[in-house]
Amino acid sequence: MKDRMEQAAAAPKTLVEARGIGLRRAGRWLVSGVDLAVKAGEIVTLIGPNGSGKSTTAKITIGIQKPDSGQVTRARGLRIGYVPQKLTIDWTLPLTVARLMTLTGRYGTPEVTQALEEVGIAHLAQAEVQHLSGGEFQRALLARAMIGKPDLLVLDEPVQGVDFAGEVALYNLIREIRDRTGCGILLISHDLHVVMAETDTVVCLNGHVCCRGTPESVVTSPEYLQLFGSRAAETLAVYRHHHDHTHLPDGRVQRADGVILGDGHAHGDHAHCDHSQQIPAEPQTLPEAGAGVSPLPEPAAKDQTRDPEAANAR
Ligand SMILES: Nc1ncnc2c1ncn2[C@@H]1O[C@H](COP(=O)(O)OP(=O)(O)OP(=O)(O)O)[C@@H](O)[C@H]1O
Repeated sequence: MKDRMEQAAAAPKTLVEARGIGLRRAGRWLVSGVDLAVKAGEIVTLIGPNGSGKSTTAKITIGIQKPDSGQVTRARGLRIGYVPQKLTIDWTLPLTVARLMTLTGRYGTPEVTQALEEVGIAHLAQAEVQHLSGGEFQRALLARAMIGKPDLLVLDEPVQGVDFAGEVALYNLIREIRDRTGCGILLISHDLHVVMAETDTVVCLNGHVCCRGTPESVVTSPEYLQLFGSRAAETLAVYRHHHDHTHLPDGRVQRADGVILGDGHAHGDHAHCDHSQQIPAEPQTLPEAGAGVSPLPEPAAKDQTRDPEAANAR
């Protein structure tokens, strides 16, 4: 009895659990039947093509969007740090990194300095955000998400606008944050094939959960090692699969045997995907821009989306 209680106490706490969640807009299920859970200290990575519902799933999971089906359970008092894919802000106004840190929360200079130190950009506190490189900008956003000491960190494409060396550094930083704080991380990857090696579970979305599993251990491909170096190989891993079904324009799924599955189906409704493939010749390019922080809905109207290309160019 005592052993069982000790085991239960030692087991990582489930921070958030989504069951069968779906969101329907304009007669179409953007996502449906998605199951997802993140425990303390765990890294869960969402992958999938553009428009496959990764951001939508993350937003439902943390409560920014209300699901039309399914339910989400969050741990009591859960603190969430969120870096959305797009930051909507008026970039025509000057904004220092230190000010960015306090836009949506009241934090004193020591807290701001500590958060910036933790992501390695304390020296940039008075720099203008517009002048940051892509990697520095993402670190600033990470610091902003971390300043509230979250239990769950949700990062929507945290390496966008960053070159591959920068990606490795950022993934290392994310791993360090997880190791140091024990927070759970829900990470959305812009890349279909490359995910953090430390990822515990990869969930592949395409409107629904196509497949999930642990990432394969790092690639041995000479091309890959040549491209990224052995350090990158220690950090990144490959996760590939083959779909055995087609997605119809209305969001339903047609299996290989021709059977069409209805709305809100779960993964078990269709056959499996093959995860046994090897090594991408070349990772994919980065998607559109932007980023931001806060579990609140992003501000609207005249704000502009930041262009990471522009940030990189500076
Ligand atoms: N509020 C909305 N109303 C209608 N359609 C929406 C809404 N939000 C998202 N969509 C659509 O839902 C689909 C999923 O969008 P989502 O941003 O979740 O995908 P994603 O996998 O994160 O894409 P990307 O990799 O391009 O960022 C897209 O086709 C998008 O156009």
